[in-house]
Amino acid sequence: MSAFEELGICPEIIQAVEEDDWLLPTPVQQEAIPLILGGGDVLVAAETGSGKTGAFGLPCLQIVHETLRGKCSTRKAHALNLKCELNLNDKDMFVLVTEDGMECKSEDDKRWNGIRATIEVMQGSYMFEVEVVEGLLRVGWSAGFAKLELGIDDKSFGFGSTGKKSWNRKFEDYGEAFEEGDIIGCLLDREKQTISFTKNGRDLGVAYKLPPDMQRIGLKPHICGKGFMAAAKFDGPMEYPVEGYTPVGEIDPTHTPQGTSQAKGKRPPLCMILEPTRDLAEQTYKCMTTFNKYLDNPTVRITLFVGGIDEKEQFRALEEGVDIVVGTLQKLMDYVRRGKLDVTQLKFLVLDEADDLQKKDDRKEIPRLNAQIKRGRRDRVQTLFFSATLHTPEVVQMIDEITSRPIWVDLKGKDSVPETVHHVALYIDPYQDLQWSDAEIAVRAKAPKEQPELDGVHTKPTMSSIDRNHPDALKMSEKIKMMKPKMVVKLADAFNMSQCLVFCRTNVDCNNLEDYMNRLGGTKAYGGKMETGKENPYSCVVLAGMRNQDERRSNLESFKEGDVRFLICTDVAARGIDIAGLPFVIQTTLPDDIENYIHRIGRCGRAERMGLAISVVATEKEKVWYHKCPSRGKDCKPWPGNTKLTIPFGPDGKLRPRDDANWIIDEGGCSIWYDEPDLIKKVETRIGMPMKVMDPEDFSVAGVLESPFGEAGKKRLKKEATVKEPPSRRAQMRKKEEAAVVVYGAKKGDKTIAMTAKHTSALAPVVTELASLEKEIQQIFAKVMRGAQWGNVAAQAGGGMTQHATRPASANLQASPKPKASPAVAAPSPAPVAPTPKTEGPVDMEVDGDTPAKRVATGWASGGGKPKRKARW
Ligand SMILES: Nc1ncnc2c1ncn2[C@@H]1O[C@H](COP(=O)(O)OP(=O)(O)OP(=O)(O)O)[C@@H](O)[C@H]1O
Repeated sequence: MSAFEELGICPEIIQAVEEDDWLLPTPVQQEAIPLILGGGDVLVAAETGSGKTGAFGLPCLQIVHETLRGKCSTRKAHALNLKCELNLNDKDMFVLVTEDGMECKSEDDKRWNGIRATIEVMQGSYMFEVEVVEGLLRVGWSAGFAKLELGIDDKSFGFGSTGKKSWNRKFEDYGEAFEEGDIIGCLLDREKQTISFTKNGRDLGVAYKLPPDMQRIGLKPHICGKGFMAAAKFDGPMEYPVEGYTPVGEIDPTHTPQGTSQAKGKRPPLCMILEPTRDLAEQTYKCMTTFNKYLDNPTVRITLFVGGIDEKEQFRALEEGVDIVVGTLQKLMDYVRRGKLDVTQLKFLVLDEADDLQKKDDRKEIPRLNAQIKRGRRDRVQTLFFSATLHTPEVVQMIDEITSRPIWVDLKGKDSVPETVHHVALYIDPYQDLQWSDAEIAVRAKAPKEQPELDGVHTKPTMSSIDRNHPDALKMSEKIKMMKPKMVVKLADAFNMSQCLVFCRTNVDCNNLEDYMNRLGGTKAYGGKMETGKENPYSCVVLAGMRNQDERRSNLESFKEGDVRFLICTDVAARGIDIAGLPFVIQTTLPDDIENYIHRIGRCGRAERMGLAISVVATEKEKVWYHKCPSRGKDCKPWPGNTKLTIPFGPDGKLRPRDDANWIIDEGGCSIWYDEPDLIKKVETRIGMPMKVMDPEDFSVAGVLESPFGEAGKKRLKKEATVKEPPSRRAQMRKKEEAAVVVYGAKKGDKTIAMTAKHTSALAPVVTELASLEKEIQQIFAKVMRGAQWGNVAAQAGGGMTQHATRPASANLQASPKPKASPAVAAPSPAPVAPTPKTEGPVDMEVDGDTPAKRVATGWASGGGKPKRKARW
């Protein structure tokens, strides 16, 4: 029995994942899958790259499939339950209901407490009756997502004991007061879109004509009161029947949303997976379709809902029926609000990257969606939360609000960084870069094309206090902006990066870095066209919010396929994006949001492969754009672009000069001073350990990595190790050994690769020497041959070319009139290489024209090339 089978996963899904080399479940899958199959609300906090997508994807897919097949007895498809009764899942806490679901009461006489019934009426004319047993009461109809206090929002329509009708907090005289013993009839006519009431059979007239926005929304019977007791009657015969109105308990199923879907043969979704970004939604959608590939009879229909896709496609999918929807919160909520997406049958609500979803949910749509899904249902909806950072107070509060008795799967107990990710800070100090000043300015003037473009945030002087107190601040900030892209390029060279994800703060920064790298050779002219490709050391593409969806998709794909070396991105790629075997991440600025530090660096070192994440951190403050303007920076430019956003008066109360446009945000502008050393402290607090620091000269990291530049770095490391390192000699040796053989992009602890790298490194000088000796010999040989040939020709001509006249008899190769150049002469045979490690690094090395010997001699290997898509753990 396979390990996935033991977890309860069916053979068809196992077959699909095994094809992707998933032979064993990861620890998080091991824990979470049985809990989800068991029916609980589950909260999963596990490291980046630990296999969370499978942890929710496999069990959700399986249950959806079982539900569709109607085979699983405990999770059998929820048969339509059209019995009308008071709904235990749709009431205020203080309301108690009798077992038959017909009587309710609340002893709370301070506040209004409400309850709705299970049936939602879309069409036809229906009524129910309420007998007042005691207390103050309001009765009527409301939408499933309206507040439970009847009549205080515009989605509910009530009639109260004091003889008032109540809607949207407006209380108006209507009918007459009622009291204990009275029976109130509540009548809804969906043809005329009216609501009326009767008292003990007496018609009180039309109370409401439904507003247009409510005419297509289902309404449910609703009772609400203060210290009250009431008995409802939903089934016939009514005490006071009204002609033309049927008791709501006898509703025609096609007049309810559930019945309508069924009658039209629609399949409303059973599972909804919410993702914070389009790119992640697309990736999860692809994973789900892969898991689904062998399930049939019936097939599970999975649809993607994100912006930038033709809506007609999505409508057609909904018309035909869809079982699992994957999408962004905004898009899915848009469809729910427009009544296009029916959430009444959902069995699963999955919040992937839940903390990010919560943060982006300024309109509080998630709690509303959850309430809408749960109202009016008798079966459980499972809510699942997943993230590597699930411990923020806000997300914990949301969990409390929308789950019931959830189970935590929290393997590490805090937001942690996987052991496979080496993450380090590389400080750059603008004061130390003395070349800058006038010399650098001169260089820039001479070779403007080789300089990075700045983001325009400094183009005008500011009057903020930091500028006044530190006259150098702006200059240093500008210098930082010039140094960072240059540092990216330096790192790319030093580590001979085959692939790297580079995070920038803004869309503009991405554009500028792309442009800079392209100018340095990222694109080359092929047949008159500038093109990029992995053979170019700086080949790059961009994944950022301002690029259109098609471009984002194709750029991500080409990076995943290994067609380019650098993916320059904003935080849209911080979470979830899975690039198999990615060896390097660089952050050119730390993220605004500290949680994203963990997510960004977690793009490498996934699925047990090693990764190195370098954060380029400025020692001084850097001025950055921080758009609060309505266009979020689209129209925001230095003077005069964002002037309307600034405050025209300075702190002294005097009108500011017109060109003083670049005020910082606390003074009304659109920029802030970014304090990265302070952010590093926050990161350290968050991950509970100090950051390792990378040497800006030789890129070594004490105790973790040797310098890619070889001996000098090694000596320095040794010195540091003897001065600082208290651990035993053995531990030191082990660490050094690890550092010397770490191969980014390769599997953690893969001894073969480690040994290969070590041996190759040891053999490198000998191999290089052998190669040059061979070359020399071949050249001598060729020379001899050429001489022999000429000598021969001369002898035949009877000439006196004596030089080779007495060539050795063994040189009968002269038979060939033109000696064929040995391939080794034209191109010396490559140095023998140790067996190819699994990382595909050597493939890439060949492409680079960089010999393995050279690369290994540096003690580094990127393991790059085309990333291995199928991870084997
Ligand atoms: N059981 C498994 N066996 C082998 N590989 C696996 C297994 N489960 C997942 N993987 C691989 O591990 C990688 C990371 O998985 P996944 O993207 O689900 O991580 P995650 O935990 O969601 O990370 P993040 O927090 O960054 O979103 C993927 O390439 C996936 O194919």
